[in-house]
Amino acid sequence: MVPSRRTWNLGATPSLRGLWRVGRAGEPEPGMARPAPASPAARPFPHTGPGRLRTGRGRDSPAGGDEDSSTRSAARPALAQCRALSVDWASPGSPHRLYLTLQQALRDKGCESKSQGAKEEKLLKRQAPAPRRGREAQEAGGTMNVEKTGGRLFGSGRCSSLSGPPGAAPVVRRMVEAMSQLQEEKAQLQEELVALRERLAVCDSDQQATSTQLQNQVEHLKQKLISQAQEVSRLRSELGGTDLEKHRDLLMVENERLRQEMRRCEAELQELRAKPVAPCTGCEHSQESAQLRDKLSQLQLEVAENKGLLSELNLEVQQKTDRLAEVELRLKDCLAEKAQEEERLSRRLRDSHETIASLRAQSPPVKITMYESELERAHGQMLEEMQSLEEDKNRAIEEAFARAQVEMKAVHENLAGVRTNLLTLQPALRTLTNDYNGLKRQVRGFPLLLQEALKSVKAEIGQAIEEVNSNNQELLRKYRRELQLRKKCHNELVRLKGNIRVIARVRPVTKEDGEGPEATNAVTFDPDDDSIIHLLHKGKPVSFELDKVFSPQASQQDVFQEVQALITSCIDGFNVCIFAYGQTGAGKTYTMEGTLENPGINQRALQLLFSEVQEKASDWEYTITVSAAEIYNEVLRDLLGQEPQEKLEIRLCPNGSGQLYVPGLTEFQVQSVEDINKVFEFGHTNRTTEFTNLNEHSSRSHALLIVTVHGVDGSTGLRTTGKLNLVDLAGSERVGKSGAEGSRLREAQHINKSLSALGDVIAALRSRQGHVPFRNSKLTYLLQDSLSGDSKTLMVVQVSPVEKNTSETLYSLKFAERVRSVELGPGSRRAELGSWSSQEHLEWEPACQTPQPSARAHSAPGSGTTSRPGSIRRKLQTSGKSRPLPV
Ligand SMILES: Nc1ncnc2c1ncn2[C@@H]1O[C@H](COP(=O)(O)OP(=O)(O)OP(=O)(O)O)[C@@H](O)[C@H]1O
Repeated sequence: MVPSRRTWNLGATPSLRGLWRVGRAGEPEPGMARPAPASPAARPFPHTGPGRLRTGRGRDSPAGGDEDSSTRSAARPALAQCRALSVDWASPGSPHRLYLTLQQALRDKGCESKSQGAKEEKLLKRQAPAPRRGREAQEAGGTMNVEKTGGRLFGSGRCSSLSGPPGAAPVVRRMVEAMSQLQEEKAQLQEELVALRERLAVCDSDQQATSTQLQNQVEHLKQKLISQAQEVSRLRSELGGTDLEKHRDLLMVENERLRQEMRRCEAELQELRAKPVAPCTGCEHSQESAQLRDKLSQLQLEVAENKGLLSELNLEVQQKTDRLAEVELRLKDCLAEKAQEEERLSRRLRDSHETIASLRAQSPPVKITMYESELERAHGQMLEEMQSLEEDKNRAIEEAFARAQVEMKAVHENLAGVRTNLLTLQPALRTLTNDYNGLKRQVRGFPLLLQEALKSVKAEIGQAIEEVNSNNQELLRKYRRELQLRKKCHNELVRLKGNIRVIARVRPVTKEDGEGPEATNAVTFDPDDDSIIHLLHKGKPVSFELDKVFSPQASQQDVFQEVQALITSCIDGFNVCIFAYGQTGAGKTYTMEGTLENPGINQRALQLLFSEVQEKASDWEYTITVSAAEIYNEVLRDLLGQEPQEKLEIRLCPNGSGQLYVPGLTEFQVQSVEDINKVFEFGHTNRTTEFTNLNEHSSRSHALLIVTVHGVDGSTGLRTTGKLNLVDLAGSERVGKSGAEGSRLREAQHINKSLSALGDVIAALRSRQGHVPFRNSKLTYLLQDSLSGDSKTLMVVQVSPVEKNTSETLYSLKFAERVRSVELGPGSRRAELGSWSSQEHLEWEPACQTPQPSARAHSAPGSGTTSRPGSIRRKLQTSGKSRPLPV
């Protein structure tokens, strides 16, 4: 793989690491100049090779004298040092090592100067033998010596030619010798100076060459650094290592710093080169040497500093190298693993190929071809599917993109709208925030306020409850007082109106009345006074005044309104009796029971009771019970009992209250009008099974509907009981006068007796007699508690309007007027009562005792009967069906 190869190339790429390794271990990197071998002769050192030094020296003294050899021997260690340091020429600090070498050489030269002094001393010491040699030379030919020295001031021949006095000659000779010596020395020094200049020139050239080489090396290093940086960036991209990046940066910084150092060294070299070489005099030379020494020592110090820096850099680079080596190792490991994996996979591939080959060899070629074709087909299908899937995907992407764009547009629009709203809402929000903060403050204080409010409210409520309690007590007291007052007022009203009120109702002319003169209307009314009725009897008009007179046009409701107050007083605990009185067919049953469509007093009274009870249900609890009975021939029967034929007796309550009760009389508790209807149906069924001619029977019996209302006041515990007796009396016609006989006569006698007893009781009650003859008939005895005391009685006198019934009408109206006149005033009442009682009694008595045959025909049952559903006294013709018993 390419990365791994790159990684392997890393080690082969020339690097700073390789350079420094060369500098340390002397092992060259490929492509680099090999360092000088251990042998100086074999080491190719182009700049400061020993050959050049030797050559320079050899020019002065080719044969190599002692001084030359000593100089060579003194410069050799410096040269060796240079050679030893030459391995560092690759490093940026190498020029300083050259100066070090030169300094050493100069130091050696200093030694040579010292040795020169020693030579002078030697020369001085050799002064003694010198004259001897002079003498020898003089003896051997001193002129030759002078010639030999030539133009020299201190030539030995000259000295030998000077001959002075015997005392001064040796001194002069010595001086001459010394001068010649000095001249020689001077010449030598001049030679040496020239040599030094040459050496300096050589050094300059060497330095130039070194500088060039250094520049080349710097360039090389730059290239290496660039490649290294590229390598590091590549490594960083491969390894993602941040550390490598840091190392690269550090290396670049160091590189820059070294470059600067190099530039500085180059400048210094230039400076050295530019410095002019002064004329060589003794003093100037020494001064120059001293300056050179200072400069060199300064350079040495800098070189030492640079060395330290280089060692530090060396260490850092070594660390980085180690890290790179680690990375390389890891990469190697990875590569090795990858190679192993490849090897393993290739092995598997080979195995698979072998297996396929073996399988091919085993299976028939046809099958393989089939498989292959199948595989190709499947592959083609798969490609097609993939292509179609790709198309679908692209399509879906495009659609989604379009949708997304549309949605994005909408979202942007919404966003704009929202922004606008936001802008408009911001002030509102601020206001709301302020409000909210205000509310928060209020809410914080709310519990305290609430507690206080609750406390005050509790106190107020307690106070209010106390006030309400006291008010309730006061109201209750007032209510009781008002109740009593109302009762008192009612009693007073009843007293003023009369405990017994009498009203008349004239029925309309019916088909049953027939036609002709007998069926003509004989009753008229006063249009200005509804209590007056006029009857045309045998051609003479007779007028009667009653409490109220209802014409044939009066409705059931009109009549009921007149009796409504009495029924309401029953709820208040009064006993009430409402009688319907009149001859047969005058409309008694119609007024009391009515029809299904147009119910009479009974139904309406019960409806009123139920509605009143419901109205008072919040305060009062009422129980309404009903009983139905009839009195026929002074026999009391229970119309709601299981045994209608059973004769019932009226008895005093055993509790000593003086109240009467009928043992065995059935009572039904009713809660609705429907219950009442069921009760009536049941009673009617009893009557139809008992009597073959119900119409006749009903006309000859008193039918009583007894409604008892028990009430309990929930607040006061007051208990009331009121009894409402609704009585449909038997026909009042004077059967005795019509000559009835047998059972009809007996019926008439019982009817007359009971009606006479009713008149007696009423007369006794109104005249406040001590004895009221209730027991004279079953009817009055049964109604005793409803006729006495504060009880109220209403008698509805039913009148037939036709001519043929005027006699019975006259009789009924006379009876009604007399009953009513009893209560008009105590005085008159008593007087009239006495008159009425005696006359009527007298009139009735003979009738009872000697019934007239004509009466039988007059009281023929069944005349004028019509259908009255829901009636206890319902006529046979209208009661075609029987209903289930009330539950
Ligand atoms: N106010 C009235 N309006 C219309 N029809 C009436 C009225 N009063 C009575 N009638 C009719 O007159 C006829 C006789 O009435 P009803 O049977 O009530 O008389 P009665 O006095 O009850 O007779 P009985 O003594 O035989 O029971 C019935 O057909 C009845 O419908």
